[in-house]
Amino acid sequence: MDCSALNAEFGIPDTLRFVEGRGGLTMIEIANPLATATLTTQGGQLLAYRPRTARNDLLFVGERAHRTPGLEIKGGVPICWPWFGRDPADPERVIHGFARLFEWSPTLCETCADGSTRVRMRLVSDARTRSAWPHDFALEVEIRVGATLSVALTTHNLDASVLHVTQGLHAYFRIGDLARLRVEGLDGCSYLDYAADARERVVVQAGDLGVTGEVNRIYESVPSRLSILDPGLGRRIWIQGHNSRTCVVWNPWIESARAMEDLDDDDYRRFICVETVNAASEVIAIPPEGAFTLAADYRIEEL
Ligand SMILES: O=P(O)(O)OC[C@H]1O[C@@H](O)[C@H](O)[C@@H](O)[C@@H]1O
Repeated sequence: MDCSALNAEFGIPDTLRFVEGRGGLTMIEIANPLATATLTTQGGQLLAYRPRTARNDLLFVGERAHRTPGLEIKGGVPICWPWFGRDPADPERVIHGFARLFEWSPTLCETCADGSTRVRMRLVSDARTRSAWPHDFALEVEIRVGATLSVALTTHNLDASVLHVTQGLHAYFRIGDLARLRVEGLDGCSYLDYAADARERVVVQAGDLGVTGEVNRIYESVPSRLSILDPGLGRRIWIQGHNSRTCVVWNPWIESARAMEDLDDDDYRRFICVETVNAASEVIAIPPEGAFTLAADYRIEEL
């Protein structure tokens, strides 16, 4: 994308600018009195967010993550859409849908009354998306960067038939100490276990979740508010989901991390994904002319 044209239309002096990043990706850099953040127009993806009061960034992006237009970027908050995980209609297709692989168009960048910065980007169906998924839609993400962070993903159905989607805000949270980490709020929720040796068993969570091996789970009927206690970075991350009853918790652990070309062998110690999703049995049906918004608010509490 042409950054000077984007800056002329959407730039905000001293606060928001478009720059060409590594590999030619178009980046949006935000620095306001409340926080800093980095987004890319590929996939409408947030890559970094740090409130001025926080010691560390909220998010993890691996050094080996792809920075090539058209390849998924492992880190930040990838948008998984219109299917989450494997496409039920064709398991051979790309995992987590195509939305994160395409260029999105900025439609709004503005400063809000409280000093936060709001960015909207859109992906609208065209010949390329129709060859991947034969439906008409407009997908919009709104990211608000302030003392807290909000990400809202809205699907507008422009098709003549009902759209069925699964989707997710696949947040990669930066962490300091995997051994002492706890995911809080899932006690009593049942989950489908997709870890390599688990064979999709259904299990009920007892107490908080600690990570002592590969974790790859879809939790069902989750409360809207979850948290991650990370004594390593001395903080708790609060996640407030909206319109989501399922949550994916993922850490690849040693072997799976080694097998991923876009992760360092040690990266599994540096992040945990706690994903606000509509997945498994939570398939969203959107009628013609209808819309559906999946959203999450994130807050860092320094301890
Ligand atoms: O596509 P990415 O960003 O590499 O993430 C892959 C992982 O995403 C998680 O959501 C899945 O539960 C894992 O099974 C999968 O391996």
